[in-house]
Amino acid sequence: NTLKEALKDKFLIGTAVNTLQASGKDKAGAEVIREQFSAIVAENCMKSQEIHPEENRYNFTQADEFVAFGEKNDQTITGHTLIWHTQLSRWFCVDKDGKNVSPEILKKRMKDHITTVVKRYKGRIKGWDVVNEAFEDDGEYRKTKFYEILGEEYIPLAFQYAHEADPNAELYYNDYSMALPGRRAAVIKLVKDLKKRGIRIDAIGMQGHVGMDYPKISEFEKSMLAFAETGVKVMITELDLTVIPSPNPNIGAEVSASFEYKKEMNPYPKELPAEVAKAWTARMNDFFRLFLKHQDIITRVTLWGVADHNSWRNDWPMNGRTDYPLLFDRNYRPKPIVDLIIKEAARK
Ligand SMILES: OC[C@H]1CNC[C@@H](O)[C@@H]1O[C@@H]1O[C@H](CO)[C@@H](O[C@@H]2O[C@H](CO)[C@@H](O[C@@H]3O[C@H](CO)[C@@H](O)[C@H](O)[C@H]3O)[C@H](O)[C@H]2O)[C@H](O)[C@H]1O
Repeated sequence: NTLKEALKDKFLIGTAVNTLQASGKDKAGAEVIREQFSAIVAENCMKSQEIHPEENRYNFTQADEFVAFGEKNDQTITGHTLIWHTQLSRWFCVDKDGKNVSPEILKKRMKDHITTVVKRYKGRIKGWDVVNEAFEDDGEYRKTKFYEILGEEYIPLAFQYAHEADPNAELYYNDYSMALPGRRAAVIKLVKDLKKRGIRIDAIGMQGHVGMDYPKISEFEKSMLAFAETGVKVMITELDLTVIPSPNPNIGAEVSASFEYKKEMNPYPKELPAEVAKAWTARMNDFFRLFLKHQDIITRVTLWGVADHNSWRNDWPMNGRTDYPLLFDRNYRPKPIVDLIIKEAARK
């Protein structure tokens, strides 16, 4: 009667873990993670800004604690993430005057970072999100510092460095809004190019930060099948389902600061109306039905957090909102969706 048990013959069921849970300070959270999930990923402590704050200084304290937590619970551990343009320490791509470093220096820094981090957890981490969010919605390369300095080559280099550091580790490309045709096509081309060059890639991670009306399940399914056709595994890596409106980024500062607008953007500060909760449960169940339908290609489904109060969605893009995007409530009690998923799994 747990997610882990019910899904053990289907796919890994995972969650993002924060430092309070991994350290055991959040006992209730740590207990639900141990009991319900067969896989974990660090929400923040393995990102370059957190783990490599200065060129000659690494901070492995929280990452070591996180990996030990997963091993104690006999869970499959994923490393997130080696090369990403966000939560990236400033020193990584620019010199003291703020100028882009040379391609040679960046290659050396990427190699040092990836080799040091991957080697430290060699044989303990099943797979790594080697590169995260490298494409725009339309499929164009995101103009990150990595791309500015090394062009498209920074991605194959990152995968090569990771493979050299731990030849047995699985290597993943991870991105969001993967149901969009432009990004879908770009990722398929990337996988084919890497494979043609004999560079190891094992899976594509579809983050799955979805809403009540986006994306269409049929478009999400199309991407899952298209990615599987390239011969790699497909994983859902950061699943959450928001029920609160997405603020319009083009709204003026005056309006966005207004009480009315804030109220509109935070419609359920206390609790979720029953009919909204029912619609949310049905939508999340539709996604899990899709994953169970394709359990032959889906090897892992990871939620981006355990309980609603853990979610980044409460503070993005506006701070202090109340969202309900995950499977457990703010008291770490399972929501009705948990029982539904367990029943669906028994049927499949
Ligand atoms: O944005 C959601 C997903 C999208 N895909 C990639 C995935 O990695 C990303 O996860 C989110 O990535 C976000 C950053 O982009 C994370 O948010 C950061 O989370 C960090 C750790 O808690 C925060 O850093 C802390 O900030 C505190 C005060 O601001 C400081 O006191 C702390 O020292 C600092 O660690 C950052 O401000 C905050 O921006 C979210 O927790 C995390 O859930």
